[in-house]
Amino acid sequence: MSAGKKHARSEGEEQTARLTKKTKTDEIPDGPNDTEPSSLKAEKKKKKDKKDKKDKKEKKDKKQKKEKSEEEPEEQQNGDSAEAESEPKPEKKSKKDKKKSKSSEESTPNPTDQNGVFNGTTPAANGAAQRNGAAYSYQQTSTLDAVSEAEVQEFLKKQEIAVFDPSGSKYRPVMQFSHLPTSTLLSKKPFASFSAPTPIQAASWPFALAGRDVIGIAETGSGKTMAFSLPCIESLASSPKPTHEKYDRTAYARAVVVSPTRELAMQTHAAMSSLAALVGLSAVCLYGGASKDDQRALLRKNNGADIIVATPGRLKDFLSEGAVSLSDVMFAVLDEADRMLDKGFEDDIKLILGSCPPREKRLTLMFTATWPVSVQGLAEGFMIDPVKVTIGNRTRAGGDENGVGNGSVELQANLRIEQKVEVVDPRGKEQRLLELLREAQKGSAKNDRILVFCLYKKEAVRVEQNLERRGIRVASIHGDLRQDQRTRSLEAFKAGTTTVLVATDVAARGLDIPEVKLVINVTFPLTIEDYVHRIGRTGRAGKKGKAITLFTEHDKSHSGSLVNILKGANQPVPEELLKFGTTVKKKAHDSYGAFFKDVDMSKKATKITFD
Ligand SMILES: Nc1ncnc2c1ncn2[C@@H]1O[C@H](COP(=O)(O)OP(=O)(O)OP(=O)(O)O)[C@@H](O)[C@H]1O
Repeated sequence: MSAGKKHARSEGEEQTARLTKKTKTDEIPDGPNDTEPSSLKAEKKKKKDKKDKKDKKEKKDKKQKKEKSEEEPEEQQNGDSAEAESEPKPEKKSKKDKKKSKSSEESTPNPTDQNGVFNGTTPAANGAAQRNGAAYSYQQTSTLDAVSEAEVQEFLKKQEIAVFDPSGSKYRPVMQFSHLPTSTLLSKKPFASFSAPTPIQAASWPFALAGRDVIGIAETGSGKTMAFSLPCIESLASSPKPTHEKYDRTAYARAVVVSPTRELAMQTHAAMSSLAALVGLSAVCLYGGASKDDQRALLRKNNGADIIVATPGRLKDFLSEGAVSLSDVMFAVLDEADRMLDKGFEDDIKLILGSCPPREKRLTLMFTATWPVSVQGLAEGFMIDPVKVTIGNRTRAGGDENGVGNGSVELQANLRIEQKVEVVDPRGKEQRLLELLREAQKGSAKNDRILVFCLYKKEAVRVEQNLERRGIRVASIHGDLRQDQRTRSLEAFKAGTTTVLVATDVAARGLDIPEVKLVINVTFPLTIEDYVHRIGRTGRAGKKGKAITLFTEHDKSHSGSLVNILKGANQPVPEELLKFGTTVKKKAHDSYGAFFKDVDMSKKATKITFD
């Protein structure tokens, strides 16, 4: 509780006490409580009974909610769910971070509490923003200055880039690596092997390098990891490291990246740590389901870590025991931001960002492929005048003819993925899956990698066993497996020793597995956003991909939003799917809130119309 709140409450309590006293003095003579008239006693008892009843009801509701969430499909339980069962998660914060969390973090955005550079009116076009001691001195290079405005506009249009900047600053996109100021990082791999920045990198790098908060929304597989990794590591490398007492064994991270699943945290860590090493920085990955002692040892070995990539539950554990402090953080990233901000993770994120310096003093970046309305307001409360960079034809919604959108975002699937929807009888799904796999792995395609998504953990187990019995090389990844089994399955699939991976939505977001040729949805996910993420495991880094979805009458509540996605990506819409209706329902879940996207049904596909 903040000091302010505590004060307010004690004042309120005092007032109640004063009122009670007044009533007492008005009605009865002074005296001890047991001399109170029976009417007052009865009134008190009534109040107490009412309170007890309320407490009991709250307890019961809490219990029911907990039981219900244990029955929920896998998607809502990923992240650190296994960890939650085995490791207590004290809510307590370390002393060091307690002070920090009293910052403005959880307050609603207030334009008057922002610092000079980011007050919504001052363009930050010359960089030099100061945040937590770090200077962000991005200056547009003369090479980029020399490019004609027409060429820049052509690029923005072609790549369907829209930038919405509330402070009105204008940075040109870095269309080539040579448009960026030279740096050690850029001269090395992987940048040296990429031919050009991807659109999300081109448009967001200048802002993040200049010290602006950024929300980056771009299709799956479009290079968002590097979009936040490069400015993060560049800014860390050019800022002095704060010093701490010699005997202090706390690991003070200067950047924190939070990911919704362990596998994604590990993958992001692998990418960032190799970049970080190029400039003498270190990164540690903290995730549930693995030994805390080992992770603690890693922190000690590196004498802390400049960058921590983590899943929320494990990070909270380390924070509460004081092994990690985020009080030096100058760069905070929420990867798969909409997932991190929905009801399942909201409290964890508040606690984690509340342990960092206040938003005025750090940079906050959020990247995602889907950006539902339900989390947008919440996101901006953690940031200072974020620049919103969106890629895709959805970006011009409500914007002007120059491609400058108004910040609203439509849900869109990766356009390089061929999407097919088959409406089937629910009882025939697994037989159809088998036929599809055999068809897809015929002849020379026998080693093609295929990702099969189920909704429930038990369903994934059953499907895997069925496929195994039919002689298919298959592994699985879901929350009922130990972390080492999950990791082994993923590695076997990446290496190609297993060609079919059956997964729940723990594998839906962010995983970058090269050469996944086909994604098959055996059961439709909980949300249309998850559908977009699932199919996004194919068609990555400019490649083509294919997704087949088995749709049954049980999924009919998703038909409208699926039709919209198919239309938006110029994909065929089967007649049988249209029969389920085209209304998009807005749904709010008891525990997870309104995670549905508001889709404008009056909108037609950009390139194709269906009659
Ligand atoms: N500039 C670039 N040129 C070519 N390839 C790139 C470039 N930047 C990143 N990549 C590659 O693109 C692939 C996909 O990138 P990444 O995993 O960051 O996608 P993403 O946008 O985060 O996807 P998702 O939304 O699924 O999380 C990676 O293999 C990465 O190495």
